[in-house]
Amino acid sequence: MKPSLCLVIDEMHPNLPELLQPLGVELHYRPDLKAAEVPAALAAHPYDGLIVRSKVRVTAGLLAQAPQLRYVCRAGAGVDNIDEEALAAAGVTLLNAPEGNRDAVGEYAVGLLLALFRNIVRADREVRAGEWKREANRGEEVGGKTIGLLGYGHMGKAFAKRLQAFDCTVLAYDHDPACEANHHATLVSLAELQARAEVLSIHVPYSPANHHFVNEEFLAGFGNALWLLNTARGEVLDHAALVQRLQTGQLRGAALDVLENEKLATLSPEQQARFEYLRAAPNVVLSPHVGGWSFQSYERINQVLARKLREFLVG
Ligand SMILES: NC(=O)c1ccc[n+]([C@@H]2O[C@H](COP(=O)([O-])OP(=O)(O)OC[C@H]3O[C@@H](n4cnc5c(N)ncnc54)[C@H](O)[C@@H]3O)[C@@H](O)[C@H]2O)c1
Ligand SMILES: O=C(O)[C@H](O)COP(=O)(O)O
Repeated sequence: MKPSLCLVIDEMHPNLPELLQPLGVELHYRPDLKAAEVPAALAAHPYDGLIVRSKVRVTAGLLAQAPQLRYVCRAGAGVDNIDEEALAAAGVTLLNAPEGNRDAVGEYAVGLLLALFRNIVRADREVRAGEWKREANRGEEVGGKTIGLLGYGHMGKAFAKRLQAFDCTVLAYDHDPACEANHHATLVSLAELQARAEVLSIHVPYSPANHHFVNEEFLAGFGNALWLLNTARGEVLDHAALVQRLQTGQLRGAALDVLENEKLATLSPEQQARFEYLRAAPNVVLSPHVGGWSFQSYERINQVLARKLREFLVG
């Protein structure tokens, strides 16, 4: 195996060296780097590998700093911060690790669904405030509901698998005709998903083509007033349509692990107004992009990357 010199710019589980050292990979572990410092750091040594989470966008400009680069590892699932065309043009291989955090996301989506249906977060806040409101917290059961998954890849499948424990119908729409079906969900057309779903759970990646894919027109195509879950990326969902539909009751509630702008200190006035609505809404559950973050996934992501890197370096 050819030795490899690899720059790591984001924080990783400490199992990384013991997993990659047997592959002949020497790591320069620099999670301390600020985004603006990454290009110079990449140019400073003859790196043939780069391991990132989401600190930087990997663009043609960044790749130009390391003409000898052979691979980029995305320690996670989403590759929306990586210009895949630029990598292909530069002959650089991209490896990601959705197998490492799909179980975390699948479980978390169940948690969000239950929190939303049974008012768990709101009820907790009320009891802590000394309020004992039983009737206002009467909830919905998952049993009997039709859950619609938008995107049936690693994350959609992980959620569908866990929904088998509930007596519900799981439908999935995926635009890839080669999408592998399994018995955890029925693959349907978008029109059928829109006609039947009572809950819409977003599992498509962000890309320019998916920018605001779930918008007013898309949501208006549904036959039922929906509950909405988003554990994918905030930018897939048009938050203006989200807020407007929550305000009018056309959406029954929403659980959002991801937001249109997750840097809360940098919200535009419009984003701030929408955020103020969401944070005050009793039928909204919010979390800080932690669906894929568990102690287990933190370790497993590196194990998945090590397996894929072994195949790449040996093959
Ligand atoms: N909240 C978190 O912590 C967390 C963790 C992991 C992943 N994610 C997000 O989940 C996304 C999905 O991850 P994945 O591993 O399941 O990806 P994946 O590539 O395995 O699956 C995505 C599926 O969506 C389909 N798709 C894409 N655009 C579509 C569209 N417009 N209409 C219908 N189908 C479409 C694709 O064909 C694919 O099958 C990631 O890109 C990431 O943004 C979030
Ligand atoms: O895509 C993912 O794996 C998750 O959204 C986590 O992303 P992060 O590593 O950028 O936190």
